Amino acid sequence: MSDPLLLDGRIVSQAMRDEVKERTDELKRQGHDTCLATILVGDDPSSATYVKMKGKACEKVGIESKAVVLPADTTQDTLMQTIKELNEDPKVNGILLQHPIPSHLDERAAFEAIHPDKDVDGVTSASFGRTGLDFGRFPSCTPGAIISILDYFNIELEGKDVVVVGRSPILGKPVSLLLLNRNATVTICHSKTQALAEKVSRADIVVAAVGKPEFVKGDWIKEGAIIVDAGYNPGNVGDVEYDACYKKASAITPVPGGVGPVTIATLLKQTVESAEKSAGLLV
Ligand SMILES: Nc1nc(=O)c2c([nH]1)NC[C@@H]1CN(c3ccc(C(=O)N[C@@H](CCC(=O)O)C(=O)O)cc3)C=[N+]21
Repeated sequence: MSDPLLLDGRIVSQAMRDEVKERTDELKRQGHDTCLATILVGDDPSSATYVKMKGKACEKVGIESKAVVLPADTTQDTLMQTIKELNEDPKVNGILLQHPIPSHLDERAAFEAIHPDKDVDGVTSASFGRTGLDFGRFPSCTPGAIISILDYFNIELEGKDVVVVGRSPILGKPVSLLLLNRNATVTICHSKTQALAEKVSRADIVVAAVGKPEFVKGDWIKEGAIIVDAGYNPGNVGDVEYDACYKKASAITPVPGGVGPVTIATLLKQTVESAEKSAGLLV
């Protein structure tokens, strides 16, 4: 087979960032700043890196970032109070609580405390419900990014057999809903799925979202399938066995340079959208 089309996330991300910059500039002309608050709990080095990357990305497109760092032994009360203050701060347009947080804390309760209008990261049950109903904002960022990549490269979803491997609350489950909303036929596979390889081998499009390095094998893939790798394992290794999958695919996202950069661009886009809404430019 000929080489697959590389679904280059850096190109998609740049196009999205350029648009965000124009929108923050327009808001500024009208006297409105745009601000994203990030909350990092504890000292996990890769979470700290991601939060730093998000802060830098904000700066480049004219979004102010307000970084809140809480120690690893933070109490649930302190975390909830922090979120409450950011909900009430009129300068803050979006709130991102970096996942995962230390295990003594209740992450779901913390996510739920984020006001849905400021949930630019799409982690609340309100956002999840809206994603499912295809109504209002905001989908979680990585699922939104996956759809943006497929759209950018004009990949048709209607009627396609899509297999999503993984069912996490902010990735596998919501991306399945977004794909369903686009009239794909979606199969969601997970750790208890039987005959996984056989199911994946029927897919026109495979979305790998398991969080296990090189979990999806090349010999599971149908010749000519499209592969989206949403994995971000240590060492920049994705969730698919890249070289073997590359040989089978008609299109594939690389890691790095695929879904990751578009995830950040989606966060920026959703933040400016929230700012436009509070400035009265959107309903
Ligand atoms: N509440 C929450 N929302 C998230 O969206 C969220 C999160 N928690 N926790 C962690 C994951 C991870 N994540 C990534 C974002 C960008 C890259 C990215 O841009 N990666 C670069 C490589 C970066 C490098 O060089 O290390 C790339 O793929 O090209 C990766 C991973 C967002 N996450």
